[in-house]
Amino acid sequence: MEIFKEFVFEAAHRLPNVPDGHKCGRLHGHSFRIAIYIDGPVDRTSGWVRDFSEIKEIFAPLYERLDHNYLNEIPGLENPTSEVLAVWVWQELKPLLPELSAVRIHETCTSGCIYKGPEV
Ligand SMILES: Nc1nc2c(c(=O)[nH]1)N=C([C@H](O)[C@H](O)COP(=O)(O)OP(=O)(O)OP(=O)(O)O)CN2
Ligand SMILES: [Zn+2]
Repeated sequence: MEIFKEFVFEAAHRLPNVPDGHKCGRLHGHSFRIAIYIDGPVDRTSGWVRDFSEIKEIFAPLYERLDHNYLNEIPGLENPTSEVLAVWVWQELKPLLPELSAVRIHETCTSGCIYKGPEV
């Protein structure tokens, strides 16, 4: 079964590679919503795949790096689109959370992306 834990963080960014005049080339901020998905069997005793609070603990150091920060200044996020951010989170988190199955980013209420890892 797949479960998820969602987080909200505030951050500023600008997209350096958009054409001149594109609104996203200007510095602006979002309340990003990010969901961390993990996939695994439901344990018979606990009744869960993994305690949500453990996902929160594992994600906490990454959350601190993102929340109330200027994303463009974080190594690897020089062009912080939703897509780049999802891949970055995946790469940071996968070694710590091997059951990771997807990273969903909502940059605004109406736009975002879902990354399920590199295609094999
Ligand atoms: N594929 C992507 N397209 C865009 C990204 C992105 O990360 N990936 N990012 C942006 C901007 O950062 C922008 O802040 C968000 O885009 P948009 O959905 O256009 O924002 P709006 O609030 O204006 O959305 P409306 O629903 O049209 O009001 C742009 N594109
Ligand atoms: Zn934006």
